[in-house]
Amino acid sequence: MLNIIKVKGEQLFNETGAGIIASLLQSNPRAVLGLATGSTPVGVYQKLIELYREGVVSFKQASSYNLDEYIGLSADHPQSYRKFMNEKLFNHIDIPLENTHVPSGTTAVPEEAAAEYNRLLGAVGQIDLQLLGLGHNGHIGFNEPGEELQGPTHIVELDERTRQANARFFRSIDEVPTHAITMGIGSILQAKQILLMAKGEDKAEIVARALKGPITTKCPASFLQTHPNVVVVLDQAAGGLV
Ligand SMILES: N[C@@H]1[C@@H](O)[C@H](O)[C@@H](COP(=O)(O)O)O[C@@H]1O
Repeated sequence: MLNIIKVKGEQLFNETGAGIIASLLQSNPRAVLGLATGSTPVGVYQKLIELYREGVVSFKQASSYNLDEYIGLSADHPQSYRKFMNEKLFNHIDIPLENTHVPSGTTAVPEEAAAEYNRLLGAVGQIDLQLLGLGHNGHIGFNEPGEELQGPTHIVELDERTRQANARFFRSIDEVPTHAITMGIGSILQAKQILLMAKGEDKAEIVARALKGPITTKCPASFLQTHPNVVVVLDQAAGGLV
């Protein structure tokens, strides 16, 4: 079931996302969080840091599992998702770093890193809340559109459009990795609750396809329609067509 919340302005967008995560932690301090990268959650993480500093929320007993990582980027590479998470959130809150998990992008055999992450996720049982952004082509995590989708964590070849979209964070497109490791659609849909967030007019069309269009592997996010508990937070521009 999709519960769509449209909000006005960046501040309310971030507050709404952070508020959902904070209230989960207040009722369940040991919550298992599924976290995402990309530009969409950055303001949400800033708000969570503020709430932590104000004493409203603590992450001391929480744990986290990130969706994805680039293949070939080490944890300390400026564009690695591990570095992103440390800088945008983990270094500023009280979550023990050993409770935070990001798939490894530098395991010699990437498929082994995927198998290891699946073992980890299997041991957790269920993620309490999975935060998601949305790619312009309908990807979630790095599950790219195609003829078929994979359930568990796996290695993907990145769509050219995805590489172009993410090139803004690198010196040139040649530096953008060609492959990534990502939680699969199956792992994502296993979460108790999903929080999908999108902002900006450039996301309006894909938001409509994901939420109201046919459920198809051509738009991986459309599978969210099959989940019993999805909260969608949109700003007015991204929500313009739904
Ligand atoms: N792998 C990430 C996704 O997890 C993210 O949701 C998406 C959208 O990014 P943004 O929030 O910057 O639009 O693209 C990236 O490639």
